[in-house]
Amino acid sequence: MLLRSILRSSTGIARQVSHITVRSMTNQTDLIEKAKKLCAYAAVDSNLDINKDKVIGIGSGSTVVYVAERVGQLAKNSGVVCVPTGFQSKQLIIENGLRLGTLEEYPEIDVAFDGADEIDSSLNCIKGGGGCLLQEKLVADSAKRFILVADDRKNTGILGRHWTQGVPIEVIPTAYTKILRQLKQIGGKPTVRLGGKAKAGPVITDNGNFIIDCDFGEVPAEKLEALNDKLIRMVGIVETGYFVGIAKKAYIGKSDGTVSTLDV
Ligand SMILES: O=C[C@H](O)[C@H](O)[C@H](O)COP(=O)(O)O
Repeated sequence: MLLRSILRSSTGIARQVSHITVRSMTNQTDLIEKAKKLCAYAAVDSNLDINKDKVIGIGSGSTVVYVAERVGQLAKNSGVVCVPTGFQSKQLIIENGLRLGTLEEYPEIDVAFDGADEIDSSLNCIKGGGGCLLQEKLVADSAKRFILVADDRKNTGILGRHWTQGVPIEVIPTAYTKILRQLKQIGGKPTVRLGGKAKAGPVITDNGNFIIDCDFGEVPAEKLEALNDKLIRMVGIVETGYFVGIAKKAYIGKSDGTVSTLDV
């Protein structure tokens, strides 16, 4: 009898605890989502001038969803053209009633907005968590102004601190074993990104390539360019997710409802 009532009350406590845990996780998720929306709206409001900016780059990821939403609200019928960085981004442009263009037609972009997986204090960043790095880098490189939007978790000051799964590297499929060996030789811990439950085998990028995630630990800003150059020189690597010296401004959304702006 006593045992049964102890069991009953402990089950009740466990249920209460898991209820509270789920609720606080939901609150946390809501706050992060709000932070993403805030920084995206702030970035667009402060950097998009629809009287001057005629070609806009729209990046990929969950934060950019709000960038596309805001650009749609401000520029839907203004005649601006949006250049996407991949499949998701193309869908966002269409869904928000914006005009789609390609990089072939518009090789010079006035302003581009994109998310990041991690940002350092010089505004270098890691991108490609969602597998879009090559097209994202093409758009970023073609933009006169490249603006980052991210929630506070990504702003760590040094690359490799928060984003510990490694820098995404896009490789030609036939070169992947050669590249895995070369990455190990320079001290990296590389793994081919697999599709998990969604696909038995490697993730294939929008360009038909594989992605290798390579952990180099924390990489200080002053060592980044040399490491990136070394990677780019490996035949078979198409691009890396290190975006070195491209962004000049970042909007960081915080869970307290504020946005901070970083410049270099
Ligand atoms: O490949 C994905 C892109 O680089 C994203 O911009 C990056 O992963 C950040 O995405 P999110 O805004 O979802 O954190």
